[in-house]
Amino acid sequence: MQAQEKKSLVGEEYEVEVGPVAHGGHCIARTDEGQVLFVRHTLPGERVVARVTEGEEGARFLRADAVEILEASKDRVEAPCPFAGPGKCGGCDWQHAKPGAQRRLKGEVVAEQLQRLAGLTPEEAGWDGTVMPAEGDKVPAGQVPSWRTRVQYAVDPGTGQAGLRKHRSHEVQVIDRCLIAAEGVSELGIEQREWSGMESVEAIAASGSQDRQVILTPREGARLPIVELDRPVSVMRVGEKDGGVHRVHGRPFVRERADGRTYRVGSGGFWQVHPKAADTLVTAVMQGLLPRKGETALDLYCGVGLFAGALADRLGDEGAVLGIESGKRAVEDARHNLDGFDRVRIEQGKVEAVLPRTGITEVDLIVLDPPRAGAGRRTVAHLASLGARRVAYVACDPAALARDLAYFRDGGYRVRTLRVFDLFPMTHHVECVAILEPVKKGA
Ligand SMILES: C[S@@+](CC[C@H](N)C(=O)[O-])C[C@H]1O[C@@H](n2cnc3c(N)ncnc32)[C@H](O)[C@@H]1O
Repeated sequence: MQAQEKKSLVGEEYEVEVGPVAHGGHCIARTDEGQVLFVRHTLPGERVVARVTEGEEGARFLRADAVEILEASKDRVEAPCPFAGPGKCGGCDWQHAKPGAQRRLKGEVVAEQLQRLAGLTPEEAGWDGTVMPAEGDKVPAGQVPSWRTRVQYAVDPGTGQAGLRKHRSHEVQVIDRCLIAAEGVSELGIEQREWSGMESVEAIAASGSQDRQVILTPREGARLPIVELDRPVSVMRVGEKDGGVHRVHGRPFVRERADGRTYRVGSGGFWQVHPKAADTLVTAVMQGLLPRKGETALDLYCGVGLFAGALADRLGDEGAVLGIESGKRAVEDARHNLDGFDRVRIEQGKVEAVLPRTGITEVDLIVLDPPRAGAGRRTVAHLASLGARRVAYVACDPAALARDLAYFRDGGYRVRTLRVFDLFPMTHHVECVAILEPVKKGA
């Protein structure tokens, strides 16, 4: 017997009362029949017409866009970007919310994830519930923060024009300017020229130097264009066969600065996108760990060595830092960046594979800054067994953070403080720094 195809509900419209914000840049609503909707472009407390964009009859939930606002929230503003809104650019989630409201919504998401996945209240996590802007980030009221120092433009295959992908789609929203792109990126004028044959064009404007870079990803068999932009740039390309990033001309890296030190960041390597993010995070981590001269430390998922460098400076000649990073080029950069420190070692490989091989059985301090998936139960259990007096967990996903905090609790650690930063204004993304310490025996 053939399974009956479920009826698609895409295009159906429901008038709904919008409930709380959820993780992912949408709010939760229910149809009169009780069907759960994840609605974008709305705010809690609004009454809207929600049009289904994904989902079928009987699905656990449907995705929808608010296409008409019947009763608006007091937190609503006219989206400053003409490309934000239903069916348009998928880059920003909260263009239609006041900046203070955006931070409040992100705080509610972090609180909900901590409660649901780790059973922690804000008080138990040592968090006052606020979401702070990046340190020193002063954007005049009414202006859009232009913070993205790296923008990956998608190219419309028909016209060769640059744009950004629509939400959960391969379709390209052609734009003439991205309002949240840093000035250095906008100055390159990527949107003003044609990129026929390219799949995507990534523009990088270092905030720690004048370095500018463009990374081209050609479609199969396409020839690379001669890149003539409004400023000198180095050009890289993504290899069709190996997916690696290769030099076309200019330096194969950009130079960034944080904590008074210059870091070389090779193409394809990780560096925080907000110009104030690296310093904000280093400050939060160091204030939480309070490193002492002569201590030993781990910097896990260390990228080009941001926290390892900051730790090495503070631990002095008697201290020692081991960084672990899976990216080959990032490891080369980290070794180059921290060349002046005899007692810093960087190992290449996955933390879960390298850490057990090191044979380390104790350490004073740990920083971990994993990718979105988090560190996971096994790695956290291993870390908890090393007896560090403090652990700094830097997290770009509150759900993964909450899961890992629960594993740390199983390993005998408690959260001492949590700080939450809005390093991605206008989007739903948020960055957390949790400082953990062992639960005292008998406490
Ligand atoms: C969020 S970035 C943090 C980088 C660095 N801490 C910084 O702030 O610049 C995560 C890093 O982890 C690396 N990575 C991802 N999975 C890994 C794994 N299983 N083991 C080691 N490194 C990993 C990525 O290549 C990336 O450089």
